[in-house]
Amino acid sequence: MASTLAELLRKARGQLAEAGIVDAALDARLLVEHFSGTTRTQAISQPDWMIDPATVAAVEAALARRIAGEPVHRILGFREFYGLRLSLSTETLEPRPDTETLVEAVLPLVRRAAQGKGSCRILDLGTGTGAIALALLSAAPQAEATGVDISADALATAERNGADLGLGGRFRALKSDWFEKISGRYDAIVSNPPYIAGKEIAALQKEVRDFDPRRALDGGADGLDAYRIIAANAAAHLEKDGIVAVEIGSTQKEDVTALFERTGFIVLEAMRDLAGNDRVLVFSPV
Ligand SMILES: C[S@@+](CC[C@H](N)C(=O)[O-])C[C@H]1O[C@@H](n2cnc3c(N)ncnc32)[C@H](O)[C@@H]1O
Repeated sequence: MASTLAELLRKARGQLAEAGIVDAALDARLLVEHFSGTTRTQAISQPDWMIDPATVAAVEAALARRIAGEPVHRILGFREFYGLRLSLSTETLEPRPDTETLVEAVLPLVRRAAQGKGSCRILDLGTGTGAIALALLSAAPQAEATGVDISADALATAERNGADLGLGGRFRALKSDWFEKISGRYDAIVSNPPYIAGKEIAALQKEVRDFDPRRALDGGADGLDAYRIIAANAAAHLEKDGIVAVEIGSTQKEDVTALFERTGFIVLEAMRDLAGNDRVLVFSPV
């Protein structure tokens, strides 16, 4: 049945709230706007705008998916990260705002390297949608990045995101098991690796556990497997004055620091996210 825009928004909000969705109003607005092609301004200035039955049905199908637990950005098929619109696919993690802390920690170092040498080579291990690498490239025009992932699906999405953002010329997607296929040296090695301890995955929020790919979450028995590999191999792939920056789980600062210290690194910087949790460690070789 056709509906006015105001009525559709009201119904969508009501259905999501009744189902206990925390951000019911925001999710309703995002889904209605996306599937009806309307804007927030239109909802205010043209509340009686008629939405055709096919569009109403598409919104209703999207609401049913949200009520079943699918995260709103998976339904939309994209998420904003560092001001960039990134497409998602089955095997990509939804990039999180916390990861912007990593971009902000690394950007001054990337810019400094680029100014000093005229370029800066970045290696993003476990690139997913390409979020970290593409955010850095968007803010540092002289930088270039290689995004590594073990998932071909994620790499195809990262490559498409790079092209859509006009950054494809400076972004290379490479299928590799961490450093396996990496040769050469980089000015910055960055990573938001899987860092949830295997036994903790079952207790994650349904939205994360059932919709983010397991490979993007599972950090092995203690959550630290990927950090061990990065700490052991990074030095062989770093330029002189190069840095390694990793996102960490909020309780992992000491353990990850110890792993890197054991392989010849010191902490340059430790940063918290907006919620005040330990989130990023930047290392340099001693
Ligand atoms: C937590 S996600 C991070 C994605 C993205 N960098 C971000 O911050 O949104 C971790 C990524 O590591 C990738 N990954 C898991 N195991 C890997 C491996 N052995 N080698 C390379 N990448 C791997 C996953 O496919 C996933 O894309």
